[in-house]
Amino acid sequence: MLLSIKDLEIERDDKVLFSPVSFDLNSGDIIKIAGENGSGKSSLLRAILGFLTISDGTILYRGGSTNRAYNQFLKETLYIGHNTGVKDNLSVSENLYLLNGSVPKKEFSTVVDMLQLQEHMDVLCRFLSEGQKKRVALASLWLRECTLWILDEPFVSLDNVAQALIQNAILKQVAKGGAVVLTTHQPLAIPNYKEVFLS
Ligand SMILES: Nc1ncnc2c1ncn2[C@@H]1O[C@H](COP(=O)(O)OP(=O)(O)OP(=O)(O)O)[C@@H](O)[C@H]1O
Repeated sequence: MLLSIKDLEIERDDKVLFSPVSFDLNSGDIIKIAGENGSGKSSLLRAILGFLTISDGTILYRGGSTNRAYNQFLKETLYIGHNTGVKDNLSVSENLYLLNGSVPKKEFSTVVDMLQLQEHMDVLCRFLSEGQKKRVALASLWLRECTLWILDEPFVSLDNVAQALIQNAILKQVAKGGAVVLTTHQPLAIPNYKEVFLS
């Protein structure tokens, strides 16, 4: 078992966000967290990552508390949230290196070409469109090796071509034994995913 969530509750401003939620995530699994605007999907992802305190329940990673082996958990986890981490005052290439560290040049250029960022490598990210910025952040899906992907609205701002690339990347991630938890308001063109609905 990679991730096990049991009877999890979160409060914000003294308000319980959703009924207790439980799910297990194994190697090869995709879980879509669904629910209305404000139901707590992003909060749940942030709680899994340890960025938000939970009010009840347990979160186990590989059978142990994420707190106890937090560094290992973060090392094995790729999180791309609403705030993508892309720095506006750095160029596309600087952001790619900052977000992904020392990746061989050939792999970088393959991903840069695929995401059509090649013309923008020296451009400061503040001059990019939202979709182009999102592409910079999502390059990590190909450049970093992480077992667990936690993706908050990965398809927002992307055109159909980029959305298809992300769906393929998710399928490859689970085919090689990884796992994915994501939120999205749109239907997923991916077979065999499980849905957890927050209410
Ligand atoms: N930083 C914050 N401080 C206090 N409350 C917050 C904060 N961020 C979000 N909330 C509240 O927590 C609740 C859940 O928000 P969250 O962003 O987790 O929902 P969501 O399901 O991801 O929504 P959406 O579908 O609109 O992205 C909302 O009522 C929101 O007002």
